[in-house]
Amino acid sequence: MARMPHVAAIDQGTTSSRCIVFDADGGIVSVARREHRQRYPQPGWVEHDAAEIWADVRAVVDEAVAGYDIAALGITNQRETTVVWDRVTGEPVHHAIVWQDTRTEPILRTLADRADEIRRITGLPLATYFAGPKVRWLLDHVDGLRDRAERGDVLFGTIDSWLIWNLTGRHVTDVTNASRTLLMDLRTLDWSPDLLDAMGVPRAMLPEIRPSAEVYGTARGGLVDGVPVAGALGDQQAALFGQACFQPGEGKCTYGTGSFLLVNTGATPVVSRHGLLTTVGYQVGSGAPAYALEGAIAVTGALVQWLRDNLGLIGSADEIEALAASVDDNGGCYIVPAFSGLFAPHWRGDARGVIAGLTGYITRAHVARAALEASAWQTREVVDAMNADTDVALRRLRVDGGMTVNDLLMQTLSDVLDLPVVRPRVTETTCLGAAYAAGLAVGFWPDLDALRAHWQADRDWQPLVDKARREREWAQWRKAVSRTLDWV
Ligand SMILES: Nc1ncnc2c1ncn2[C@@H]1O[C@H](COP(=O)(O)OP(=O)(O)O)[C@@H](O)[C@H]1O
Ligand SMILES: O=P(O)(O)OC[C@H](O)CO
Repeated sequence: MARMPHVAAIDQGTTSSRCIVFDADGGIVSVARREHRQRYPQPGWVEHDAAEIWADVRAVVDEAVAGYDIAALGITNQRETTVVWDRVTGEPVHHAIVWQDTRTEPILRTLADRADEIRRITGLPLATYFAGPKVRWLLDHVDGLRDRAERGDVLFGTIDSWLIWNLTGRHVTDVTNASRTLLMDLRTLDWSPDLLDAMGVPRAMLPEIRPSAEVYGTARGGLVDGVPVAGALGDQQAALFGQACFQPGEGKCTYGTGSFLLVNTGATPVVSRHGLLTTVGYQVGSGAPAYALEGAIAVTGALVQWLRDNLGLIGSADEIEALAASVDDNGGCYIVPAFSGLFAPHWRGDARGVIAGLTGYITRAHVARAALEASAWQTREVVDAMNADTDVALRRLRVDGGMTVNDLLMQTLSDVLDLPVVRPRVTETTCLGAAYAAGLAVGFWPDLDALRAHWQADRDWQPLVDKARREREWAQWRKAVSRTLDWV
């Protein structure tokens, strides 16, 4: 009997690498996952070993696809994380600098007088988050690297590019990932010569920018040998795509290590006046791109990990729900996890985390509750900014990601936002979005309408708290945020 074809996607995330195989209805048939090591060489610095990541990806792909006939392979990835490697040997010249890393603050200060122009071209504020300044740091700090880069002997890529190069030998990046570098012109969808000059990054080391859904090349080696590598999107854009947010005004928030709320704004970029990012949502083939506004929050699930790993308050992430539910409220305690400064809508690299409102009454349960609420309050900050920037008010929030198994968090979110929150049946929307892109590129799925038909709700939550309580606590949260500023 002929085997039914499937589509596979790699999700190379901040903490782990996954590969998931999907059937023609977008259902999950196989999953493999590996965690990689986080390296913190100095306070504020975060690194990954790109060679370890590639080895993990190879392993999870072979584990997940064994026994399946794979029509196409898609890639989605932690964005902004920066790799530079030798064109001949494929050896990374340094550990990858991760998106959360703040070491490029001094580089940004030298560009401060061009911040408005840079925002106009790229849609992004000057922040340590993005890839361009990380490349510049490597060029400044790795011996002889600038000369090698100018000769084209070393290559730069975000993780999508690193994986596609290893899989197919082609040096390309997709447009959603490129839009996170501070080097791409949002309107031309190409590298901006002015910004390459300003950032001091040689053109010779950069990948070619391609659409999110097209055949980039053919995978070599392992069980996917010969399979077309046919889609790539940054993980948050992939989740937008996987949640079928194809119409302007449709949006989602993904709750993982950090949280990222993206709303599709259609064919023209909307430049934010309230601290949101303008980014490319996706581009299918040579069609027009769909742009998105994004509220990027650096720390949400990472705070739960920190309570587990650094404080030992819980033994595993899922223990936080019962602990937080053992008290009725936060007892007046607020945690603002500004571990990498504050991202949207504040963009304050000088902020550091606080636990505010401590009294003798506060127990570990209140701290756990405050940690969950921090995700909800930070979401409210970006939803308010989104409402201020656009006419399209969100009527409900689609959610996904590892934290959304937490029903208490989902209810809190609905209470804090005063909006219905809806979780889809397939919460692995990041991988699903990359699979969709790859499947579209090879004709496995015909069009966006076919993909939209797959989306199904699992559960939704309605707001339950009264307005007076919501607004009282919101005022306390904002006061706690003000305490994080001007710290470094
Ligand atoms: N039950 C839970 N409640 C709250 N947070 C959780 C729960 N389970 C996992 N998490 C958090 O979710 C994150 C993992 O989600 P995931 O989507 O896999 O993240 P990423 O893609 O960023 O690696 C971790 O930061 C973890 O602390
Ligand atoms: O790997 P995640 O899910 O933490 O996502 C990271 C984001 O892409 C950073 O911009």
